[in-house]
Amino acid sequence: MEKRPGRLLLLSDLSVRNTAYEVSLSRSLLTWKKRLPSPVYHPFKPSMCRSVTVSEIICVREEEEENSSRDEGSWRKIREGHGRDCRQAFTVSYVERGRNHRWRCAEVTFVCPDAVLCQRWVQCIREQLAALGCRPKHLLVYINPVGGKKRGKRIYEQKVAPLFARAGITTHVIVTEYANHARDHLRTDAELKQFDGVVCVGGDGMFSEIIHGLIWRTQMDSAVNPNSPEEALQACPLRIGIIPAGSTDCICFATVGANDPVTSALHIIVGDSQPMDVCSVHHNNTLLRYSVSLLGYGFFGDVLSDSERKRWMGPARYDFSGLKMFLTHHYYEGAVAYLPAKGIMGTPRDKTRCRTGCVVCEHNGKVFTEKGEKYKSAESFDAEGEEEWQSVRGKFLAINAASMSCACPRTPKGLSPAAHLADGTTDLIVVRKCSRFNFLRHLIRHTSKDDQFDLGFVEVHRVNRFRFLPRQCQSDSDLNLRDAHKRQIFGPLCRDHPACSCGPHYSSWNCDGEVLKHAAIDVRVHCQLIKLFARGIEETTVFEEVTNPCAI
Ligand SMILES: CCCCCCCCCCCCC/C=C/[C@@H](O)[C@H](COP(=O)(O)O)NC(=O)CCCCC
Ligand SMILES: Nc1ncnc2c1ncn2[C@@H]1O[C@H](COP(=O)(O)OP(=O)(O)O)[C@@H](O)[C@H]1O
Ligand SMILES: [Ca+2]
Repeated sequence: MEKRPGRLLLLSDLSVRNTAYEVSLSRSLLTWKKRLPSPVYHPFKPSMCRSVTVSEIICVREEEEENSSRDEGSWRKIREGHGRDCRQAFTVSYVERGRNHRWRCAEVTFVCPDAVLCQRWVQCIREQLAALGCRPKHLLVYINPVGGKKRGKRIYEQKVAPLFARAGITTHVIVTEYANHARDHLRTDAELKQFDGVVCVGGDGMFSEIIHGLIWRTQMDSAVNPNSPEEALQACPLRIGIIPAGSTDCICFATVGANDPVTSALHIIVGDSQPMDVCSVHHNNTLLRYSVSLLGYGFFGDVLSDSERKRWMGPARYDFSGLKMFLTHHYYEGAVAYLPAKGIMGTPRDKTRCRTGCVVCEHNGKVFTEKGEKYKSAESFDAEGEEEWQSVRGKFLAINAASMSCACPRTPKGLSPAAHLADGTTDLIVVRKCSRFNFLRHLIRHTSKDDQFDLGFVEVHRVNRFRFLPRQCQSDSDLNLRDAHKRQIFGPLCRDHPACSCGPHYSSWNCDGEVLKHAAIDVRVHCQLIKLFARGIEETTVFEEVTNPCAI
């Protein structure tokens, strides 16, 4: 019998797999509790009661006669046995959490005593889903068919498209035909107003294409000059979903906690939203690129350049080139100037991690977006704040900037484990020249619990902005720096090295997996410039509570 008490929208006795359940729906929760013969407390029977938050219901559908056998013979028997209307069962598809942050689409079929009640349930659940407001209805999908193991198209067709269809999401799918196809389409051709989001099927390089297209388009639409490093960029309105189908898939891993296409598709369907910082990389007032994960000069730059020539090896190219570059053991000379982030919560040596609903991101995001940017711009530095800039100079094996943890299967805790997705800062990691043995110790610590920064030759700073200048000949255009303060920091170092042919080694930057040929760069963090269909990595304890609160 149906009841409508207090906060509940519906409360009915329905059956699941031929067993009687008390099923209730509130604005936030769908719960089904097994009816016990006597009200005995069963502390060790959590399966007696299941709940799913309405925000994690994927869809609800009335069972058709021909579909019903797929679920349980029980409801067919009930129908046949009692001669009832065939439309008296409905199926709810919902998110179920598995191990290692993976999500699955689970289903439960409820059999109602009559068709009217069945329709009322279906309608009521649909109304609750429609009221959520954050779910995408129409998506623009770009598939890189050659990324990773070249499985992008198949992954999308087999694992993602059926889920989107089930959730009632319509799509416009473009399989890219050449590098930068997606970027250029987004820049000029795509009718973005039609869509509620963009989906990227590929790796970090493909994601990079998408953000370059979207950020550029947003700046053009808002008359912002992307070539000026001093301009405050306009945040992109469309959310981006990542279906991992690349080689490293670091951005997906660090924002979801797993590289799993189904999990990512479900985060898109439920309409998650995760803001993310973006670094702009400039050289002589020209925009070179944007970066959201790793900007690495030296070791990671060299690994990338070397691996690009070995794309035929697939993802294994990084292991091969990584070993080669470790053995090569090149060091580089230069200077890094940086603006330490001020007035923020958190440091790169924190033990706490950026997780779903991160308070550090919320606090620092407010500092940088609502109250205006707290750090000094290059102009104000000249006039008043010389001491704000710090510098490090000498010989380095690697200079890395991690705007997020850069967690990925190679290093599940990440390049900078305490970095934040949306706090308006990047962690600048400087690895000074050291022995091979010591560098190996540093690298190995990325894969263990030991602190990779707790070594004499490694320093890490949380910054809003930094510049790098390699040691090289003055005639090089990289040294054609106009600002006086830059000459102060870098001048003596460059003068040390006369124009000659015996220069030191030069590396290139690894910018989210794309090679940047310019060594001298000016990097600025733009707080929460883009949004993903993600929610950050969930704390493991949240899983049990949300999935099954009745079990406690
Ligand atoms: C002896 C044990 C050594 C362990 C070293 C662990 C350190 C690995 C850090 C990896 C950081 C990865 C940051 C992400 C970079 C990606 O954007 C980039 C491109 O990805 P994709 O487009 O999907 O191919 N990947 C890389 O640059 C690979 C770096 C691998 C270095 C070994
Ligand atoms: N159709 C295509 N043909 C060739 N290259 C492409 C195509 N579509 C995208 N790309 C490029 O492929 C590169 C690698 O893509 P990505 O999806 O990141 O795979 P991986 O992780 O294996 O590097 C990116 O630089 C992207 O610009
Ligand atoms: Ca950050």
